[in-house]
Amino acid sequence: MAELLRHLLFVLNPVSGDTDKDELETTVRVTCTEHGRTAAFWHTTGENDLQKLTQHLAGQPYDAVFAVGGDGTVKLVSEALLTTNAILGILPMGSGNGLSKDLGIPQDTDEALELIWDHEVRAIDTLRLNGHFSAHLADLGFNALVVKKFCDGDTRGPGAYVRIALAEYGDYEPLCYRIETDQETLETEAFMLTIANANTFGSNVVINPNSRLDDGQFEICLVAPFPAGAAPGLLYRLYTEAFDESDYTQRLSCHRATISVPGQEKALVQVDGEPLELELPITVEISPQSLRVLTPQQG
Ligand SMILES: Nc1ncnc2c1ncn2[C@@H]1O[C@H](COP(=O)(O)OP(=O)(O)OP(=O)(O)O)[C@@H](O)[C@H]1O
Repeated sequence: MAELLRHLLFVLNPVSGDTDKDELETTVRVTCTEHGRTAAFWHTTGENDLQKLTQHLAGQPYDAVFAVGGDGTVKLVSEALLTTNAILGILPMGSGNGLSKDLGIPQDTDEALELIWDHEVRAIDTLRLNGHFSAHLADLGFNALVVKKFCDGDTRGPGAYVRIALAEYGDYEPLCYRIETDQETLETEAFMLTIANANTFGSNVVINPNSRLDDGQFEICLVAPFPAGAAPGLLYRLYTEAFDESDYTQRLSCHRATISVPGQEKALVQVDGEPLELELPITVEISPQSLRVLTPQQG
């Protein structure tokens, strides 16, 4: 059932998705006023945003806080909301918007705004990797390297990501990972290792098909090193929700995991699109149904 959300905050990332958001505040304000809601705005700066937003939220009784940006902005707002009673809303405005797609949130702004008065509230799981918050997907290996180079570069958008991936693929040396979960232990070489609370990357690659965001467990999705000739078949499966049908893939479901790389003390990890260098081993913990999100009504 829909909750009455009167006081709304919109956390706006001015640079996400390389889109101009000048008109957006007016659109949001007008829509909210027409429906008897108040809208406040808070702009991210890229510097200490989590600390500043957490402080701002502590003094304000917002009913819902919308992340207006991409997955990085959703991560920021989600983490800041953990200490409040407010519900997360998402206006997808990034280059990928993975979590919003997994939740079935409309990508069109006007339709996404309708969730203010016509919605279902879902409580979803969240993860911590050595204490770092993740609501969507985190990984080690090839994709983490590409995300790091993408973030270090000054060109955004899917084209830049593909260019970097193609340039890095030839020289990439896969690592060996030791994975201990509450279910099993595995030591294996991998091209990439994804720690998945959700299903789909912003690029529409479905790394973790048919898994739920609120089932109290997460998946470790492994892509083994593969010859260049196998790339088209593998990519086809990744884009058609057929991850498990490749000879190069494997998935583990668990409630807790520790990941190490024998011989290494640190690893590059991307967490919801943000590159981080984490100490090894990495401990992954889940907080079941810890984040309330506005989603479209089901059925
Ligand atoms: N005012 C700002 N100036 C520069 N960088 C900013 C600013 N506000 C936020 N950022 C940076 O934006 C990044 C988050 O962007 P976000 O993920 O929301 O969009 P995106 O990268 O375009 O989309 P997606 O993650 O969906 O591909 C963070 O690294 C954050 O530090």
